[in-house]
Amino acid sequence: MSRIAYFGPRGTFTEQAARLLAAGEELVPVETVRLAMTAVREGEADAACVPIENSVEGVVPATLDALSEASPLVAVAETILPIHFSVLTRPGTAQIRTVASHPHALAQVREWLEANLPGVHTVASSSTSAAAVGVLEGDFDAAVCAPVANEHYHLEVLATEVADVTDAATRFLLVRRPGELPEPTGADRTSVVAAAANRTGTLAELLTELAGRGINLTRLDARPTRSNFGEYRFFIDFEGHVAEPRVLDALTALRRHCRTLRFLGSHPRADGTRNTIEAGFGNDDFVEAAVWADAVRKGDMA
Ligand SMILES: O=C(O)C(=O)C[C@]1(C(=O)O)C=C[C@@H](O)C=C1
Repeated sequence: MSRIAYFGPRGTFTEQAARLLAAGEELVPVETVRLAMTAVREGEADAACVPIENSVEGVVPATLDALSEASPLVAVAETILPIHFSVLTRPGTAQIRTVASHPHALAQVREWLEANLPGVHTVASSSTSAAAVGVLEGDFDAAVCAPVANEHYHLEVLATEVADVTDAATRFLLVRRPGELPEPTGADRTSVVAAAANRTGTLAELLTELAGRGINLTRLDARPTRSNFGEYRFFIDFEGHVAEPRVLDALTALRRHCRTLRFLGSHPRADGTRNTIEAGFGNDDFVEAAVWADAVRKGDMA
């Protein structure tokens, strides 16, 4: 049985995601996203399940930062969960003055809180289930949680299905130490983090290399390098798998433009969206062109 570290404590949305991505494996809650990945880097866990992006609040910065530091990890699978919250209190709470949750969660229930608990004081917690633990221990009056939280904490349910945006969703990754990659499926996502040289046009150059190979982007985020003010790392997700000639060709080109380029994995997309392949940009086109160029090089142009 594999050991899977997940962003905890028990009862997070990430636990729900880990149950799907690593069914039947030993699931181990870890206090922060970064420590979940450290457990994998240090060999204490075989993989980590972490949130990467939410359809309302965008990326999870802690995940991006932890993916770009220390030794490389690669994403081997993903899942997307619909996000509806439960609001939990201690039994017998007469008045709710404080509500705690993960900042991503609070941002997704702002309107609900204004309408249903006006004037309540919101407190950021390290995760949604850490807020539930805080309620249990008397630190806050209510927590905005994943429905699964109450399997563990047995609090009073004030509301369920809470979400300002009804079809909100979060994407989660399963990351491992580099090794064998999942097979390409035709509906894949490849991720890299690029530290480009700080000069005019480098981001445009990176994007042009992808566009010039007909590769569709699925996400682009920037995070500060933390060393030089104004310098950024670019997190780029795009369609396709590194086993495809056109994607490998693009990665090789990206490498030339970057001080460092970290490969973060190729894996099947949870939404099943097939890779976009425009005319002239298929893998066969890349293979045929390479065969032709090789013949030219060898003087064998018959
Ligand atoms: O705190 C949790 O339950 C998490 O799994 C984290 C997280 C996030 O980082 O976005 C996951 C889904 C929700 O959008 C709110 C919080």
